[in-house]
Amino acid sequence: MLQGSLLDLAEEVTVGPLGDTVERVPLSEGAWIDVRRGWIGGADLLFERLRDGVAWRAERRPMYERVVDVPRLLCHLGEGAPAPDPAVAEAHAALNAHYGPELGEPFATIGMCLYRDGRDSVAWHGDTIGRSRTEDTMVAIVSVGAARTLSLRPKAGGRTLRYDLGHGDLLVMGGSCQRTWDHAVLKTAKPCGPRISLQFRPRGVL
Ligand SMILES: O=C(O)CCC(=O)C(=O)O
Ligand SMILES: [Fe+2]
Repeated sequence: MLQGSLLDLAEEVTVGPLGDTVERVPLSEGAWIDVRRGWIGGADLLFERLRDGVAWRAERRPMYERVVDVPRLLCHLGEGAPAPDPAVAEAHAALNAHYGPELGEPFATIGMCLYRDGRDSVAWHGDTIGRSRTEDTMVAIVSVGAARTLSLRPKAGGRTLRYDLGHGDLLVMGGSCQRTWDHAVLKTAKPCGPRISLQFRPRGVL
């Protein structure tokens, strides 16, 4: 709490412009990412509202012969579910206004992850359950709270890209990125604070 308020004295959450503030980075094989640093103003305040207001769930999943804890807390909002915060509704609308023409459809669902500390993580994967297994699409990730590293690497092998994302940053994975690249938030031994990511996806992309 104290650390959050020292880092960011904002008393309200604001959604900045997109337009030409977004930097596109072409990747191999028709994949690309867009990066917009500090898109959400007062992001530490939004972090606190989401941390305290969202119905976070701990999940367990079968893994080989065992059932293991998923190393992060989750909440998934299906199409039409109310946004967890007015600022999230505003960000959702702004993403649809900016990306709608290029994407050809709206972002429909919001997945949320809470990484409590450096032991929480998501392993290497592409979001390939659903249409994204065969079609180009976009997944937009908004990060609030402390920065964690999102790593990206081509499935075919090659150099890993790393983006430290937190404090209101936006990163959008587009084109073939889910099919041809993998991404991960790897565990870290470095002390780090909690981070929440919001993933906006079109219908049928998981
Ligand atoms: O937290 C992130 O930035 C990535 C989350 C992710 O890759 C996923 O939920 O599919
Ligand atoms: Fe993912």
